[in-house]
This record gives sequence, C-alpha cells and structure tokens, in this order.
Amino acid sequence: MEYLLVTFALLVASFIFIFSSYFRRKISNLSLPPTVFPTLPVIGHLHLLKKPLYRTLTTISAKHGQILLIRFGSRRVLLVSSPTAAEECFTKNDVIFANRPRFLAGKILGDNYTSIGWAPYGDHWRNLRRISSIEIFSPHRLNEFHDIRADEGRLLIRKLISECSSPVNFKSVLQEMTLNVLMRMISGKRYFGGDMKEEGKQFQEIIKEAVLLSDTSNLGDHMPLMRWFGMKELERKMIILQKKRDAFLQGLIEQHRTVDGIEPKNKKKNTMIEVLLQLQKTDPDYYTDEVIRSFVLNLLSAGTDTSGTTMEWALSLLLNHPHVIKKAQKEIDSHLGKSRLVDESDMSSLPYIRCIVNETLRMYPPLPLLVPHESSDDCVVGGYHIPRGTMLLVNQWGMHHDPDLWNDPERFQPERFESLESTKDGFRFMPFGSGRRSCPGEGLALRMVGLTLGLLIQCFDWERISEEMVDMREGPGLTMPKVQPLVAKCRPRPITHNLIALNM
Ligand code: HEM
Repeated sequence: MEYLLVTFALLVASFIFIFSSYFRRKISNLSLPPTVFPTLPVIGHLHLLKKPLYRTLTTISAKHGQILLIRFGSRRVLLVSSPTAAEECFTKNDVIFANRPRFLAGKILGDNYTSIGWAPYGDHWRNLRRISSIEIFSPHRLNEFHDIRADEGRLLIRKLISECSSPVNFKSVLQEMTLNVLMRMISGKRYFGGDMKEEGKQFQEIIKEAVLLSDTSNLGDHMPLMRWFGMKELERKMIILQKKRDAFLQGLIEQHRTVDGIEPKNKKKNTMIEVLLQLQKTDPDYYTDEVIRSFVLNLLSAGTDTSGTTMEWALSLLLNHPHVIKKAQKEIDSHLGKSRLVDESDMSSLPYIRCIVNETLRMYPPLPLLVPHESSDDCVVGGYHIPRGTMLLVNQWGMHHDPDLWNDPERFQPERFESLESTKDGFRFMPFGSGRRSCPGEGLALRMVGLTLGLLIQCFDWERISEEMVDMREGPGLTMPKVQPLVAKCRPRPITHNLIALNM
C-alpha cells in the first residue's frame, strides 16, 4: 500500500513538473513587450525619467504603447497604462505580482522587508494583512472607532470657527486632524489641539521624511553600482530616521505595556498597540517589539499623507468650482435639515459628496503609480512574455487622465460619477489599487475623507484668498502633494452656530 502511494505521489510530481516546464517554455516562446529605443547601457531608460514620473511615463506610453518593457538601470520594468492590461495583472496574475521590489527604503525603514507594505508575498505578509483586517479595518472595528472620527470632525469645526477671521493653512489643519484620528485609533493619544503638539510635530516630521526617503526613483535602487557612491548619504539619513522613529514608537509601546510600572489588569484591549501587545503575550517570538513598531509606523505613513492630501486637493477643487459647493450644501441641507451635523452614516444618502471624493481621487490620486509590484514567476500580460523578477508600475494617473477613457478628463466634474458606469469598470479607476495588495485602509480613508468634507461643506462658506484661482500644480513627492499648501478663507454659515449648539 505504502509502495503504491509513493509511486502515485511520484507520478503526480512528475506530471506537475512536465506540465509546468511545458507551460514555461510556451510562455518564453512569446515575445517580450515593446520597449523604447534606445536602451542605454548601464542606465537603461533612466535618462528619460523627468519628474513628475507619472506625467513622463504617460507621455512615453502615449507614444510607444500601453504595455511597455523599459529599464530603470539594471531593473526590468513593466509599465502598464491600460485598464485591460491592469486587469490581467491584478486578476489572473495577481499572485505572481503580489511581491514588492527590494529597495533600500524597504531594507532600512521597512525593517528588512518585514513591514506590511514592504514584505514579500508569503506567510508573514498574509499574517499582517489578516491582523489588520480583523483588528483595525473590519467594519466592526471601524464602527468601534466611529466616535473618535466624529469627535475629531467636531473639534475641527470648532477650531476653524475660532481661527477663521484670517486665512487658514488647510494643509497643516487637515494633516493634523488625520494624524489625530489614526493616532487615537492606534495608541489612544491625541497629539494636536492639546498639550502634546510638540511631540506630534516631531512625529509628523518623522512620517514626512519616511515618505520622502521611500521615493521609487532613488537611483541606487536600480543601479547597484550607485550604492557604493550616491547611496551612502541616503542610507545614512535612513538609518538616523530609523533610530529616531524607533525611539518614539518604543516609547508608545512602553506606555501601553505598563501603567506606573504595573501592567493594567482586566483592561479592555482597545487600541491597536494594546491588541498587538496582547498577541505578543501569546507568541513573543513572532510579535516582537520590532514587528509592532514597523507595523504601526507603516499604517501611519501609508494613511496620513494620502488621506490628508486627498482632502486638501478636494477643497482646492471646490474653491475653484463654487457651484459644486452650493450643490453639495443643498444636498446636505435637504437631507439633514438644520439641526444635525453630518455623520458617517449619512454618506449613503449623500451621493454627491461621494462623487466629489471620487472625482478628486480620479484627478489627483495620492499614489499615481500605485506602489511598485514585482513578479515572482514568468507570466503573460497582453500576450507578451513577462519574465520573473520584473517590476510592475501601473500608471493609474495616466489612465485617470486618458481622453479615450474619460470625457474631457482635465475637467472637474463630480457628476461623471453619478452614473454607475464610471465606478463599475474598476480597472480604469482604482485609486486604492486592486487585488491582494490593494489598500487595506480604503474603508477607513473613505469614511474619514467623506465625513470631513461633508462637515466642512455643511458648516462653512468658502472663499479664495484672492481673485486668482487656487494653484493646482503638483509638487514633488511620493503622494502627489500640492506645490503650494492650500490657504483659504472660510466663514461659518448662518445655520452653523445652531448646529454647533445642538451637537457639541
Ligand atoms: C485616500 C487615502 C488612501 C489612498 C488613495 C490609498 C491608496 C493606496 C494604494 C494605491 C496602495 C498600493 C496598492 C498596490 O500596491 O497596488 C496602498 C497600499 C497601502 N495602504 Fe493605502 N491609501 C489610502 C489610505 C490608507 C489608510 C488610511 C491606511 C491605513 C491607516 C492605508 C494603509 C495602506 C497599507 C498598509 C498599504 C500597503 C498594503 C500592502 O502592501 O499589502 N492606506 N494604499
């Protein structure tokens, strides 16, 4: 019997081996995608890559094709700019493209590729995603944290009422609010608006620098030779940042581990750090302090800039299109009357607010090239052979601005999302990515952004600081910040004082 089983297992293994080699040979007989001529020795196509990268890559794709194989130094890059090709990458090839390329930032700031955003596809990454989807992003947990978001929304309105006699810098106001929401969910702490502002500013700087240093276009990541020259300085900066941030986060962990030196007993584990420390007790070798630190940091750096910047772009667009504000105010007033502030639960009855958010994400997606992926095996995209180890860049900015996919794409027109057609085709509009590696924070981000915009529109009338339109140019940086932070004037609406009196 045993002999039969072994023979059967050997037969199955040989069959799988023969079949996969046959399949591999078939794939490798296909041709590679077209490239851009010429590919220069050593640098490949790096000389073509002016910043902002997503705009340059859009021009390259328009000229040479929507599926291209280019080279960043020694690295092969599959550049995809069509919804059908993106769909192939994130459906039938999703597992193959679920890896991340290994950049210096992932080694140092991603703690040797162990943080959720940098980890290769495998058991560790799956486990982090599982914990995050149960402990933070599940609808149940998001509902538990509802009060934090509602509270921060109300505090924001109050702050603006007291400061709106002069123009307000909305970049910092919105970034601070986002960080407060995430920090309260993660550690129960509120950094801005209380006496911890200095600590908050320090941490905000850490996140800002981490995002800056993680840029995809660091040369040394694509040209190994550069590591020995230009990368030393970058590496030094990353190591200094890593130490600063570890000290900060370790402090947070210690505060939760003990209270006056004594572990809190029977305390309900509520914040993210408390949940992770609880897991550490059951499996200390796996849930080390290092894993907890890098997990928390990754959530904060992935969530703060992206959400804050989206709100800032949305407000800027609204200031340049006052009729959209009026239409949204009308929708809110007729749904809520004059006695209740907007709540997250109203969003399904306020479709125009959702259209504004979608249209903002279409025009200014905070991660215009998503986050780079890497193939772990040979595969086929668009009928071309894509060798294992190829970095994938999906130019969603290019797709969001493609006149063949969107009518008059440079025009801000939230109404385009009123018809189901626009959101149905997920691969021409995917600000949160798609497939296994898509954004786990999408639900949280949409709640935060929708609620904040809803409140700002409901409670204030808006004005630009001059006759000139708000500057809509994009600045340098991973999350597509505005070149000029948004400064604007707002005035409480006649109904606002009543709303505040009834709801605060
Ligand atoms: C408007 C806000 C946001 C946008 C547009 C956004 C978009 C994205 C995109 C495009 C990706 C990469 C998908 C890919 O690799 O193809 C991503 C990844 C990620 N996002 Fe978000 N995000 C937002 C907010 C958030 C928030 C609030 C959090 C958490 C608090 C978060 C956590 C993450 C994490 C951890 C990853 C890495 C996932 C992985 O590699 O498995 N994001 N996000």
